[in-house]
Amino acid sequence: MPSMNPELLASWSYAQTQVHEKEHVALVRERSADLGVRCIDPAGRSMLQVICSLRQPRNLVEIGPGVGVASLAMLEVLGPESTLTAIESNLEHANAMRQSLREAGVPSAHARIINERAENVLSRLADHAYDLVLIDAGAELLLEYVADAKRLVGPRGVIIINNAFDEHRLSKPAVRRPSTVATRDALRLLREDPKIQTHLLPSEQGLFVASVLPAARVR
Ligand SMILES: C[S@@+](CC[C@H](N)C(=O)[O-])C[C@H]1O[C@@H](n2cnc3c(N)ncnc32)[C@H](O)[C@@H]1O
Repeated sequence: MPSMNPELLASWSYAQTQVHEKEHVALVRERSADLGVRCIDPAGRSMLQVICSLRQPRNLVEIGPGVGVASLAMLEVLGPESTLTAIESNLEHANAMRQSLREAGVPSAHARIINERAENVLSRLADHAYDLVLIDAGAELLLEYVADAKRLVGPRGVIIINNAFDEHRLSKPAVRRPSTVATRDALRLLREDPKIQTHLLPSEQGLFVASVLPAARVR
């Protein structure tokens, strides 16, 4: 296992700076900051776009979209046949996200914002009807969200958890905060599933990617 020597740290930092965001992204980031919403970091956003451009998911669910930095990143690289269902509990954030989508010219038919708590909505969404579920809504209910996400995605579906480092507490075994324990348990639930291939990508916040294998390829 590599230790974090200065050269490795320099290479990691260099990789984080190789992402160049356009001006419209900065505006949505500013809107998030004004409302005190932590949004996905630039490397995580960029990885999300690569995953979406490779997989081209048609039906997406986002749990905790905030003001829409990650939502717009995904929609930007997807065709008009893709539809996002975004579940946001905070009305102010949901309204700010609506504004971000309007400004980006996203037709309302391509993004449905549900202003409710995700735990009250997910059970109403159909099994195996989605290709990608992105989770970034705090860790306390993460295990519940992951269990729902596994039910929602079909074969070859993708489940992504942002802030998987739990503010850099994940790697510290002595930390037993509820959010850290929930994150560890949720990542383990996905990692130990023989039908799922996973990887924890080292963006700034940690982007955990889980891909459901085709039926014949169970590990
Ligand atoms: C960290 S922000 C998400 C940022 C977003 N991924 C981005 O890149 O812009 C988390 C969001 O989850 C929302 N949230 C928290 N608990 C929630 C819940 N139980 N159901 C739905 N949304 C929730 C918060 O209101 C907040 O807007």
